[in-house]
Amino acid sequence: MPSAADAPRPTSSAAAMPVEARDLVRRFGGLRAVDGMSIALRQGEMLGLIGPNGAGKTTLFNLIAGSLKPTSGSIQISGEEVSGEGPERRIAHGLGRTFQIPRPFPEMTVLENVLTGGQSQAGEHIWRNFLQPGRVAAEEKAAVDRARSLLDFVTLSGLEDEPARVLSGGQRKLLELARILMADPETILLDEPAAGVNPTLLEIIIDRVLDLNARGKSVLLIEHNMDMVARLCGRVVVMAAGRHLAEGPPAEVARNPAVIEAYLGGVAA
Ligand SMILES: Nc1ncnc2c1ncn2[C@@H]1O[C@H](COP(=O)(O)OP(=O)(O)OP(=O)(O)O)[C@@H](O)[C@H]1O
Repeated sequence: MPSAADAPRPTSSAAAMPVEARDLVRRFGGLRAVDGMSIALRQGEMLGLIGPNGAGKTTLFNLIAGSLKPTSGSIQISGEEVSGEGPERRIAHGLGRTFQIPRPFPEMTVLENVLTGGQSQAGEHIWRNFLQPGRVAAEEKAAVDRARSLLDFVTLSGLEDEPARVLSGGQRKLLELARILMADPETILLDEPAAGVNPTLLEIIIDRVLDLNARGKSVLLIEHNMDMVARLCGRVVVMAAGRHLAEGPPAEVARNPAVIEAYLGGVAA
């Protein structure tokens, strides 16, 4: 099992939200995929982000994770304004993100794929190989040990020497979770972890996400599987047509007439 005891990252304020986005807009040509959306993920919370297909959920994730720049609006990670920065800075601020369809390096082994999630290893700076070879070797061993413990955590230990191309869709989601955990994120964005996953692996994913949350990780989850959302999240934000439509406990939003109408196609894009 991975250690949760790594050094905490500095934050600008003890009370800062892990993620706070305000008035975000993202246009694609004439389409406002995200249209004035605000959302806040609280410390230690598991927050569900739901909404019909095309509501703008993945675009919002891409804005928060830095793979897309907002047309306007602000994004703070642990109190730091990051809306002008790229994804690497978000990782440095303690943000980890998975994708709806994980794309591991297919010919690399499962263990090597996990190692690609490591940050700030001395071996990344070639000159240190000459100046501090002992330190590089020690860091490499620590990284491999950590990757192995994360593979154990996601139940893929037996596959560490296999090429990633042999993994099923659900195993790729577990591999991706292990890879982002290498950087020890404090905040995790999960994009549809249940999609295309068989029931056995889905139970493992749910169990591991609960475990991470119990160890203090804040989680923002996009998911269409409402059973999973209800099991994981105390609060859900509903998006429709790029906007915030409703929020509340899962059972409450599920019977909200505006939410039901949006899922039935009643909200014009
Ligand atoms: N790169 C892009 N270029 C143009 N339009 C885009 C782009 N990415 C997303 N869109 C459009 O933005 C809108 C929101 O898409 P998005 O993928 O964010 O929705 P979603 O809520 O994640 O949907 P789903 O639940 O189906 O994954 C859609 O109309 C989509 O076609």
